[in-house]
Amino acid sequence: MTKIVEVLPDLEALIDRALAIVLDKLNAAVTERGIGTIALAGGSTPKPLYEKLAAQSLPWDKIHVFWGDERYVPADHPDSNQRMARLAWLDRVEIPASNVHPMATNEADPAIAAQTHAAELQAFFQVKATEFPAFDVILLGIGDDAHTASLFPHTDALRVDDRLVTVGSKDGQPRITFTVPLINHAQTVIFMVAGASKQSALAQIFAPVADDMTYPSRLIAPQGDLWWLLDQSAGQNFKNEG
Ligand SMILES: O=C1O[C@H](COP(=O)(O)O)[C@@H](O)[C@H](O)[C@H]1O
Repeated sequence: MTKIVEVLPDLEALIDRALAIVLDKLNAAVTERGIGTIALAGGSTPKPLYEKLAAQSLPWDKIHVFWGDERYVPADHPDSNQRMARLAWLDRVEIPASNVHPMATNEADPAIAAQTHAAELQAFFQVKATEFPAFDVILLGIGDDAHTASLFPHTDALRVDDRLVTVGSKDGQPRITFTVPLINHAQTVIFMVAGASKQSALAQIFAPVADDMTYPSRLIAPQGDLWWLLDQSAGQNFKNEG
């Protein structure tokens, strides 16, 4: 793993840096393999990135978009991660519908939805049930509680290591989430972290010793590049490294 930490002056600079890395990695993947794969973060931080991606001229027919986690709400619900990315980006570009791979949230049992999405990933990447595919890019955020994707502190999802996708839990409400080993097989993981409310979580995530179950973002250590892009408010106690 190559870890790079960059503290950017503000959110706009952070988003511009993330955009540059995403474009570089997706274009390189398309050049090398004819296809680029990205998994999106939800929440509020990446929305301006998605709006900027909507203005780019990528080879959309060669880009495949997934989500790293999803709230267990209908696709048109205001909390839906899919909805946010569609409105900000995907509905505004000529990407084929078959290149967009949301997590379904309409099963009565979220475990079935997780299994279904895992099967879709296995079929798409042509991997066996025991293998983990390597996304070109996985975007992540963190919560004030140091969760990432829908891997929340002290939940069973943190220990799942035999599947691609599992059921997370926030305050007793189900979520669908990539597992730690799936995220860690990525070529590039980009954390985007903005705002002073993330300072104490970051301190624990970067601490030499702390409990991974309490601060789940500590579990992320991809085989490829790990980018931590922090705005000045979040990263005022950090220096650029890597
Ligand atoms: O619930 C979620 O929160 C995190 C962080 O969101 P933010 O609003 O603080 O940017 C996000 O990364 C995750 O995908 C989402 O489901």
